[in-house]
Amino acid sequence: MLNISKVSKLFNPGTVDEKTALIGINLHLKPGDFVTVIGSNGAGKSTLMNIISGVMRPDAGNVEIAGDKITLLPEYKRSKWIGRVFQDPMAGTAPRMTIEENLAMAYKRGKPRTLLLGVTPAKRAFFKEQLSRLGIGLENRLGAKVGLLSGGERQALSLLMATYTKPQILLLDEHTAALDPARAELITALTDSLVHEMKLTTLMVTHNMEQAIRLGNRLIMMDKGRIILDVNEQRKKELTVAQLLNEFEQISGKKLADDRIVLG
Ligand SMILES: Nc1ncnc2c1ncn2[C@@H]1O[C@H](COP(=O)(O)OP(=O)(O)OP(=O)(O)O)[C@@H](O)[C@H]1O
Repeated sequence: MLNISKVSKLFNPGTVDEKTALIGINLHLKPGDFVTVIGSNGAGKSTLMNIISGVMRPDAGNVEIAGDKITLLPEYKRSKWIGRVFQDPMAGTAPRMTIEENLAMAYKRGKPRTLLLGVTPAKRAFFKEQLSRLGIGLENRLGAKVGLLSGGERQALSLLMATYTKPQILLLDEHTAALDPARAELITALTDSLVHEMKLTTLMVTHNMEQAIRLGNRLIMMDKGRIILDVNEQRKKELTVAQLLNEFEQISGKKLADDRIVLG
């Protein structure tokens, strides 16, 4: 489903600010894979997500989604294949628009302009049904401005909007990190059920080690622009946070330096 081969990225080459973000990354995701991504600060996790979503181009290598080479395709042209939720609850939604208007916008993504109709009663009923899946009462607040929602409510809405059109790839970029523990857990549970229900191929960056082990069917660990550990489903089931941290130390020769780390 997602095929990343030999992807490298260097920032500010030839200057004192030169930074190697990714070095020859190879990553292949099968349809329905749910992969959690952890790593030290500056390991290249966000750069990898930005290259997949088309925010930036790699210096070398290729990105393919469902067999299509998309390496050079601009972000807006690949948005119909990719859903993304960011850490910042303000990032995924339009605050001055209502819940209903935001959903209508997400619904139109990747569709021909001839289908750009307003919110019909049938669509409203569909939106309500979708929102009720979140289980937080947003289905009764269709006309509320999104800017008035709490961070957790906005992330739930962002998640729904990102998965609405059943993207080929779902990118979750520390999407629970800015929430308090109870809300983070709610969004985590929602994520897990949406990903499984819709069989979405998902890449999730997290600083929560327990979550990285518990969710998904594969875990990758990054350091200094490389994937240094790739844990399969079976091994992940038996893995503990202590073992994971120990493994990082063994491979990289240093402790995991992550200023936002949550152990569980
Ligand atoms: N736009 C940019 N310009 C220059 N350097 C950058 C840019 N984006 C990232 N970098 C550098 O590339 C490296 C990888 O950064 P990236 O943000 O991908 O890491 P990360 O794993 O997401 O880190 P963190 O967990 O701290 O958010 C770092 O050294 C970073 O300073």
